[in-house]
Amino acid sequence: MISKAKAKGLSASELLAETRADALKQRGKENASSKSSPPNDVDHVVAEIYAAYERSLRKSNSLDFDDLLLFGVKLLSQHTLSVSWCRHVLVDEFQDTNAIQYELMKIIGRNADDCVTVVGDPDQSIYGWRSAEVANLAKMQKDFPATVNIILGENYRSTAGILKASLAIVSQDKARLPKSLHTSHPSGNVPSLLSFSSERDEAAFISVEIKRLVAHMGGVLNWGDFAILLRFNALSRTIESALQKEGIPNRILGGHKFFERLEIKDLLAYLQLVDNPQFVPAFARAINVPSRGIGEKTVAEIFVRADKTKSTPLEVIEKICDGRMPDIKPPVKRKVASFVAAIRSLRKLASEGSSPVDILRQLLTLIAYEDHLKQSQSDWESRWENVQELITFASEAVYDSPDDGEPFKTAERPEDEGSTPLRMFLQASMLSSEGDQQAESDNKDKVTIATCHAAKGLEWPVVLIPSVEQGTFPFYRCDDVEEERRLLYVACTRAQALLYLTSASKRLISGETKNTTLSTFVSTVTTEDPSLFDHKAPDLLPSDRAVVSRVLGRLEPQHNEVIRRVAEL
Ligand SMILES: Nc1ncnc2c1ncn2[C@@H]1O[C@H](COP(=O)(O)OP(=O)(O)OP(=O)(O)O)[C@@H](O)[C@H]1O
Repeated sequence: MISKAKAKGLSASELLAETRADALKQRGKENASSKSSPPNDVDHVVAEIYAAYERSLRKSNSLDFDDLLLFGVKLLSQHTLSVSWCRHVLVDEFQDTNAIQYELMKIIGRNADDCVTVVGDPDQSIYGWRSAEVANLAKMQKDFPATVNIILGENYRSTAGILKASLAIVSQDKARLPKSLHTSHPSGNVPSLLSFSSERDEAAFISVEIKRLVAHMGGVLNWGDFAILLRFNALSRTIESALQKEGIPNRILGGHKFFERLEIKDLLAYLQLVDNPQFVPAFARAINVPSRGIGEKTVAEIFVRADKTKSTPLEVIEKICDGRMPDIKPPVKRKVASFVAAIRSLRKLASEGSSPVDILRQLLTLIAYEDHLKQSQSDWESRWENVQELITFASEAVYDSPDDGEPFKTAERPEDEGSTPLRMFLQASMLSSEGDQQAESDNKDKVTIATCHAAKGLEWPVVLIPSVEQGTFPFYRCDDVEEERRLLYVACTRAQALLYLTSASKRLISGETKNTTLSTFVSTVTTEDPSLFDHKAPDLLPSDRAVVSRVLGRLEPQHNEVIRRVAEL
């Protein structure tokens, strides 16, 4: 809320004045209607916290991200000479600028008012949640009366088929500014709209299809030409695992792979420690998650003692907790008590053969992990979704070995003797996360997994969008359905030659199978015009190969090369 106020350029005192005025108005209305409803205390409290937060920022001589804009505007408006050199201003992605960014543009462009150029597309406005203001497009025309409006109606990126389907989706927004696009590219393959019985079948199809396309395109397409665009991060787990199974190198654009994410590593550290009390890295990670105020010095002391007594750090703190190390100060004993209690309770569950799902759920309760995320991570909702996805993984992992698809049955696998379901789960998670340790610079020949938001402004020859379902598009916790529609439009229009929209009729969510339905963004347009999508994957006939190559400006593959690669596949 503070960030939103800053995005509008409101200082703490202005926000306070605004909320006071609102409260007065509200009270006036209440008196008039003689119905009593409490004044909006939250806004008032936020304004006060805002003021205190600002004081604390200034005290530590710091600016936050929003301040960089606010102070930028303040600085440049007071010191106009500092921008007098500027003759030309160009702003890209203008539809996603907020009020304060607009002010900044106006100030910098003061001496360049004949030469301010903005490029934007209202159909691609997807940052409402970051206080973007589509209204800036209209404001621009008012503030700069000489503005010339140039419509860029030609799309040079996508085939006509992709453009037609994408426009049909975004055009359902009746409040949208009418706009049409054309392309001189050929129609190409009609985009594919495919439905699967589960998210695993969907992910398996995506990986196998990528391999098929690479082979059938005879060297025209490489791994780096594919992007899988997700509505939210947690969807990546099943996809990553399917790609790994097929040996397809992949990368997450601007983020971590599922098993490298902080919340996943935190929880696995606890479970590893339960399974293997000697595993020091897990101990070192888990001991202060959530923060127990156990300082570095104390942790170092625990390690020294473990070394001296030839025991593990976990054994040392168990002894501290049980009062078997009398020279330890009571505060330390208090601090480690909840940790030891949690580990003991989980250990009991594991030794009784409880399912990893139950152990994980118990762990989340014992350490109040959701609260910890809320308190420590601004993007806690997305991280909490990853936690739910880990529960889903746990519900599958005991029955699946990721390497060969064979069941992990203790009796049939002598090497797994003494294995608990928890250990099987941990083994499965290790197998899912290992490998692919190449440097980031080596990203060119990898399939990209990205969120739709992160894909903005980019393009790939082939784009696959999984989970095109209600609850995903529009996202179940979104505020603005129209923005969700535009987001799907942005994702679809990243594709140059081939586009796939897939969905699953059943999806495992937090370990439970839920029925899902196709996104209404797509089902409504297909009802109106069934020719927009094909319900099968493209055949990739020689004529299809020719179109794909032409759209990408690449040479057509040699027939022999196609035959060789397909045979190899
Ligand atoms: N005049 C042109 N002739 C040929 N190709 C072009 C031309 N203009 C752009 N392209 C190509 O079209 C593709 C899209 O261009 P660009 O990324 O600049 O569009 P954009 O409007 O920024 O797209 P978006 O806003 O959807 O991300 C790129 O591959 C670019 O090389």
